[in-house]
Amino acid sequence: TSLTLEYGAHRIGKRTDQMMETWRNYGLGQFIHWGVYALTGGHWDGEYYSGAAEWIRSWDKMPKDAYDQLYKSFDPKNYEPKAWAKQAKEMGAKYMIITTKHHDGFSLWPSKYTDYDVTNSPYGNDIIGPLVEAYDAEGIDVYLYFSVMDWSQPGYRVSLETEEDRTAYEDFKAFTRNQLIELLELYPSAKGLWFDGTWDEAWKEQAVFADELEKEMRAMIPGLIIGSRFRPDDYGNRHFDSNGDLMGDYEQGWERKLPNTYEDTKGNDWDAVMTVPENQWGYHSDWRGHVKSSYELIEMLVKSVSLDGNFVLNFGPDGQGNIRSEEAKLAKEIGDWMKVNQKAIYSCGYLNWQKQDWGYYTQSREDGKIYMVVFNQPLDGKLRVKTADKVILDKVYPLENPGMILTPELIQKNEYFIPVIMDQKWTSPYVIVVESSSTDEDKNGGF
Ligand SMILES: C[C@@H]1N[C@@H](c2cn(-c3ccccc3)nn2)[C@H](O)[C@@H]1O
Repeated sequence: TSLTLEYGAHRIGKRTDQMMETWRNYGLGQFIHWGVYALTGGHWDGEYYSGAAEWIRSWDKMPKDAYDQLYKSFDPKNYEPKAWAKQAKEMGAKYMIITTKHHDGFSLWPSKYTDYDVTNSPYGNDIIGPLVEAYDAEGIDVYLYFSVMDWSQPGYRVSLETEEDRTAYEDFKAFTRNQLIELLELYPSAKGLWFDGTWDEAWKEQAVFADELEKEMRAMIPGLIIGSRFRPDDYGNRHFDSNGDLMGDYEQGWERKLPNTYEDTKGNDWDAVMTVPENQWGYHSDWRGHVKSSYELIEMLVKSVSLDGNFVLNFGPDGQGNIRSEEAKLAKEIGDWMKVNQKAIYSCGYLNWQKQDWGYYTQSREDGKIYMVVFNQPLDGKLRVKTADKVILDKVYPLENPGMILTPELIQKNEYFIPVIMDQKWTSPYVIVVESSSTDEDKNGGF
């Protein structure tokens, strides 16, 4: 039985409009976490902060008033939005999500509703506007990250225990709405909002307010894309309402992790947002522990696309507006791979053939071409392929060398070995293209 919900999912199933089709076909995105936390580099008073750098204000060794004065030193001399956008273009990102305001409440745009914004820093100018323009100019769609949780706001509450809490929170709700309307008025080319900081009990009681605000924002920019992490339903559930139906336009729950199977995705649209180190979004000058390679990140990208999702890689510029060398190197390496293999990524998604050990299948939503993205080449050079029922393999060839036709060896019904080129020394993941057709009878013969 399902509950009657006023404020649960307003749509069952995927959005099919053009803006969502475009979103679904991005494949690769760039996250940018930037703010006054970048000035600390994850350290304070010479001490190393082992948490996520953008959370340093919550560290017991970080005096709150010292953090809250940092904006008076925010003057990023090396901020070059055009260079950032060019780098993202080279990497092959089709969209970018920028932190307009993180949990600390520092607003990177000139906000009428708070003095804790760039206009009151030495930098003085709008950070967001030039970034939106630069990315729009490169043809990369812009999405605005907004943290509802705002430690700088007197009305912010984790939970609503007293009448005073409730009165204060009404002011906070009005402030939150004002800033969001302001952002959409200032940056109407934004294609969506990426919400964060909505896990507090106080916010989870705001089903009515959040629903009205979401409707108001969607009316301002038709087709606006908002994920599952904004609205709580009648019972305070986000992501999936109390009947298990997806809230918002796509599932926004894959943070520093990926689904493993198509079943894990529940057949929804989704994005995965990923850090380069284990857990640093804002700039930390001392990355400890495992730092992901471009090989690992390319595999995560391909795995995401193979399961009908988008993969969003995070960049954390430093306090002066520099992109750190590790991130610049990853952008270049991923971009080099994308230049050769992008057909297996853009406008591609899930294919219902049985997953094999050598890697991932993706299928173009435009022409139906199937891509085998090989990460683990079998030592005998034979890629096992188990097609869906009644599928004929018409033409198989390496994406990099369409003239080299590969001849599948039939193992049994709907199962083949594709011989890959052994003399060609593959040093990075490569793509085999499969052009196939379906038949209404069993042409493979049987055993
Ligand atoms: C996209 C990422 N979401 C923010 C985050 C994650 N978390 C969090 C908090 C408690 C448990 C698990 C995750 N808190 N803030 C990170 O700071 C970054 O912005």
